[in-house]
Amino acid sequence: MSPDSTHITDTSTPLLEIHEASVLRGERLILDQLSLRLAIGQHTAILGANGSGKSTLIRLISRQLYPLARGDSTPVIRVFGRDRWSVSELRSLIGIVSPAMQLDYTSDTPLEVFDAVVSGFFAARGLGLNHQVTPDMRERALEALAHMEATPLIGREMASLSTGEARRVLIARALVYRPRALLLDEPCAGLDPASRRRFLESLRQLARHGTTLLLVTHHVEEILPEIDHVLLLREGKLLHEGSKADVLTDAGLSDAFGMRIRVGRQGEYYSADVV
Ligand SMILES: Nc1ncnc2c1ncn2[C@@H]1O[C@H](COP(=O)(O)OP(=O)(O)OP(=O)(O)O)[C@@H](O)[C@H]1O
Repeated sequence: MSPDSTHITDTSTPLLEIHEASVLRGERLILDQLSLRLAIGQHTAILGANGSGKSTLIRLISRQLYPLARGDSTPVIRVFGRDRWSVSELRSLIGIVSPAMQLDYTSDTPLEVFDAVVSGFFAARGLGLNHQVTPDMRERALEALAHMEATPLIGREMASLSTGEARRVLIARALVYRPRALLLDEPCAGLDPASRRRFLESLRQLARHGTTLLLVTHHVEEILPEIDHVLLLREGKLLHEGSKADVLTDAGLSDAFGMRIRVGRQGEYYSADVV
């Protein structure tokens, strides 16, 4: 699926800029002056141990959490150069799929697969009487489902799908906006090794066709060959940032996970073992 270039034409604008973001929950600083700058097309993995701040970073980007105000007027977060955007504008720039969302969409409240995808246009969970699905929306929803190899699931209830099937449908829902980037939180959680590999291959297709991928994970094994930029988080701080070869080292990962880790290679993918 080629990205819709009508809303952003200047590819020199960074996809995401975060400038010294700090987030306080209760008494604790759970993101501590975190700064990063990701370019359009810079497929990136954000890696860190449990509790390192990955979900907090996603909530910050999706505006479910706000950073501490800064003393000066510098914006803390810019998406495609903008520091103000509505939720629907954000969806057309960065599609976000998280485990929390999957839990919501696969709950027992009835929701058919095609409706789950096409209702993405209305930022709603399913279609209501006031939602007018146009032929273009229908076509885009079908195209997104086909892209995620989820067409055969049309007609099924979301609650009846396997973890991997439901995730493919939710990514299709995010794709109806033809976002420039996809931010996927733990995209392979709950998948068996074969499903994981098949799923990663469909993500590779997206990456090759112009969608910038931001993958948040604990697992080095999920870093696609197309991803060459890695951020390592530890205790709410950016510990290392750089190319895969520079960041995915025994020392770097041991530092991030607080245990001795040996990094290996399996074909185009990396692996990591505790030693
Ligand atoms: N509402 C909250 N109040 C207090 N502390 C919180 C709150 N939410 C998160 N935290 C703490 O912030 C830290 C970072 O949490 P976060 O969920 O961002 O980590 P994570 O890297 O996504 O972890 P995981 O890999 O386990 O999902 C953790 O220590 C967590 O306990």
